[in-house]
Amino acid sequence: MASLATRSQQALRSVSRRASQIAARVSTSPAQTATYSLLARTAVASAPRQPTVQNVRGIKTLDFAGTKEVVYERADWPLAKLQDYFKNDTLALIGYGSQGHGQGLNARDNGLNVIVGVRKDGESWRQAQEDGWVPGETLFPIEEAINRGTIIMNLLSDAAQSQTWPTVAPLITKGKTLYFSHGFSVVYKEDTKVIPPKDVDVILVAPKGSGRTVRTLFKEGRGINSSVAVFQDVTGKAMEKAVALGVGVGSGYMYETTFQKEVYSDLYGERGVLMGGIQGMFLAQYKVLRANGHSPSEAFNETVEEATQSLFPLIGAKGMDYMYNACSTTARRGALDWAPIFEKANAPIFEQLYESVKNGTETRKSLEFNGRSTYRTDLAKELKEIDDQEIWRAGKTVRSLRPDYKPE
Ligand SMILES: NC(=O)C1=CN([C@@H]2O[C@H](COP(=O)(O)OP(=O)(O)OC[C@H]3O[C@@H](n4cnc5c(N)ncnc54)[C@H](OP(=O)(O)O)[C@@H]3O)[C@@H](O)[C@H]2O)C=CC1
Ligand SMILES: CC[C@](O)(C(C)=O)C(=O)O
Ligand SMILES: [Mg+2]
Ligand SMILES: [Mg+2]
Repeated sequence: MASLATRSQQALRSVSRRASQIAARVSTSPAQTATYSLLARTAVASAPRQPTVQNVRGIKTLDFAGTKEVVYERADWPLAKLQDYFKNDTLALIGYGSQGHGQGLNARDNGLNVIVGVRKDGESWRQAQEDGWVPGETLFPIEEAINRGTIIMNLLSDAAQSQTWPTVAPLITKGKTLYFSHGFSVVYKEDTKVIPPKDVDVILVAPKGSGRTVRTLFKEGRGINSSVAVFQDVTGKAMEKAVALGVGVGSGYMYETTFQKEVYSDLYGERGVLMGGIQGMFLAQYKVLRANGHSPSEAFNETVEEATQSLFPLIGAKGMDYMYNACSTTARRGALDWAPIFEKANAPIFEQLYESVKNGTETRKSLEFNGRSTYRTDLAKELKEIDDQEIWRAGKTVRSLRPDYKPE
């Protein structure tokens, strides 16, 4: 356990050293060196254009395209300091879905005292045991885990947070800390009825990525970007605690926000470009290719495989213009012409989506659907329908030809 964390620290130090070497080649001022170090450790491969670091220790105010924002970093929380900070705490992680898995295992590997609370004999109980949580020692029914914990990390599904609140709320006693990974429950309180007790700190660490990625990035010695926020600060230490927990669960950099901004942007993004939007775009493009006589493999390769295996990673590494420059002048000309057309066509849909998030429509739909006792099978049925679509069946064969293919 400790060795993994030590390896993480070593990896960070090595990237920092590399960053200093790069900085030495391209600049001479200490501020620039610090800037390069910070960005390199975020694994941004390209040289920054002109970011500015206001403070080089502790909180950093960085210039994001002309707007100054606060960022916290893992480097300020070496493992020994982190473990000392939480030496008297028990992190009671309630719920063991994607985030419970990622955050729980990372915090455990960081040497923190973590227990898991889920309903007994459900799917999560089984999965938690598979990951080495032991009934009666580190795995408990929800209420018992909350009673044993000092920091209550509510990682139940957002619908379940609302459903269980009447039994959970009285257990969140003075001195405990209430932690969420989404602003959902407290922001939409009219619908969820989640109103935290007045005498506890209420904080948020929302990893900006799947719990699976929270885990893999941690194991690679990197860290996920997370949003951090404070809803209620009783002790005066709420933000510090949020940042320390963010590090504990595997964040590399933490961006300050509010509960409301986090939940609005998150619900919007996942329904938009991150999931719903991209799924719709892929399918629409694929169907037109098929309707015009292209084979399934050609339609899939030109729509999904090239996007995920070649072009999107280029955007991720060094930005949109870098991806453009890596493509033919023919492609560049055409894509530059069509981008504004897509933007114009999509803008009203994004406006409609944001409004639906803001007025609580998305929240109410989620509470109703995911609050059903059949939520797992109902979701699985719809996902099976996607899996059965020709585009994704074709994709399986395309992926099976990859040299590193492992049966799915
Ligand atoms: N998934 C992700 O990567 C991200 C999630 N988040 C946020 O993190 C939180 C957790 O999300 P995620 O990890 O995806 O978990 P899920 O939304 O998949 O929720 C799963 C957990 O909720 C439990 N649960 C569901 N219904 C009930 C119920 N009625 N009573 C008791 N337990 C129930 C499940 O237990 P059981 O197996 O017994 O049904 C399981 O442990 C949410 O606030 C989410 O918005 C934030 C960032 C990314
Ligand atoms: C994009 C989906 C997400 O918001 C996430 C992985 O960040 C979620 O709720 O799972
Ligand atoms: Mg989300
Ligand atoms: Mg998200």
